[in-house]
Amino acid sequence: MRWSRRVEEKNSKKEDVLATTKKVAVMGGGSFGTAMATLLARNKADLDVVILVRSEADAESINEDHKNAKYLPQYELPTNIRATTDPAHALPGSDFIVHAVPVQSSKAFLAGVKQHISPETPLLCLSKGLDRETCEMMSEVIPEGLGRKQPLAVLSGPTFAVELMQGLPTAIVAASEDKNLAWRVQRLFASTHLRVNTSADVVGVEMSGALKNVLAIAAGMIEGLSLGNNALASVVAQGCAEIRWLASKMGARPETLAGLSGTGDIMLTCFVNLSRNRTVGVRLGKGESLEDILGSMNQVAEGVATAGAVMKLARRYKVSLPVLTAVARILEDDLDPRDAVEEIMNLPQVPEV
Ligand SMILES: NC(=O)C1=CN([C@@H]2O[C@H](COP(=O)(O)OP(=O)(O)OC[C@H]3O[C@@H](n4cnc5c(N)ncnc54)[C@H](O)[C@@H]3O)[C@@H](O)[C@H]2O)C=CC1
Ligand SMILES: O=C(CO)COP(=O)(O)O
Repeated sequence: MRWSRRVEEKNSKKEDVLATTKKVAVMGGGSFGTAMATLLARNKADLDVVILVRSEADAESINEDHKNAKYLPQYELPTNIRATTDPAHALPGSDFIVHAVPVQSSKAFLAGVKQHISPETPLLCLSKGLDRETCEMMSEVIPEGLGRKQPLAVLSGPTFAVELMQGLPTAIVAASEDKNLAWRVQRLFASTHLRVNTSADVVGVEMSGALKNVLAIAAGMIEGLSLGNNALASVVAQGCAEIRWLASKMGARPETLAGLSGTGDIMLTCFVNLSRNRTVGVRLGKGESLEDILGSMNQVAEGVATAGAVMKLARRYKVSLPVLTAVARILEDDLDPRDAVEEIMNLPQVPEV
């Protein structure tokens, strides 16, 4: 990530993406789907932005009151955002379709709406996580759910929904194997409020976004156990190394892990109490049960399910991940948070790698 580097436009005749884009659909009317829909709608006043929501009440709140009453009630939505529960209404004719459904629901959801998605329409995935059962990344879940390959970009970075809604400066990575699609996504979303770096490292961007949520649960637990800042910094640094060890084995590039979707999002999510995943960790550290914590939340904490996939990947790639796997064991109720700390502190002393 080098914003200082001037990148000359090699081809000034490149498509004006925003000018040629007429309709964008967003699947998933939660906090992030709504936030990214809002950024798009603010970029172009006559852009038709349609959010596919689950309930008529959600649709009415957006269409009648221009608010997402369930997830972002304090924010006014642009009037060129509308909502529907009907995929046959939301999806056909879209120039881009944004995916913001939680990872564990995505495969079945996509199978249910695929007949309304043209094979040529680029899917832009915002969801961060790994399929708990198959360990698949979203770039694998999406073609599985649709039953076909689909033009795809994944977007990930330090991007709390509420700060996007406030128009606060933010940066994200748009990664795709299709360089031109990554560039088009950059042009679609970029504004004076949002910088969009392009990347070809889909694995690196996805694994960073997925594993940082698991690490955030660990960071929250340190806070919940009142173990101090030394411990917090040490656990996050160890977790960064574990993410690097696993993601590199899966083909991720080091510069990706050190960039916005890696270090950037790790710092945001591990150190800031706006994070749902970090909050789960804090409450676990304070002794609440996972059942009570999840039962009290109306939003997803993707790290909870992704932690189970990390356990399987650690075995598959034969890589030791003491912090990330401890989170999974704690979430499975196989390990107490305090015992996890003692276990990690008593591991053999090792060289820094
Ligand atoms: N909220 C944030 O600040 C950020 C969230 N993300 C990611 O965005 C993705 C979406 O998360 P949020 O919008 O934050 O979650 P959320 O919990 O705020 O909303 C989830 C949305 O998905 C819908 N949904 C759940 N199950 C569904 C199903 N089976 N079929 C259809 N819709 C379903 C819910 O009704 C809700 O509208 C997650 O992977 C998250 O990690 C990424 C960056 C920032
Ligand atoms: O991914 C996010 C910020 O980049 C949101 O984090 P949480 O899901 O932990 O709230």
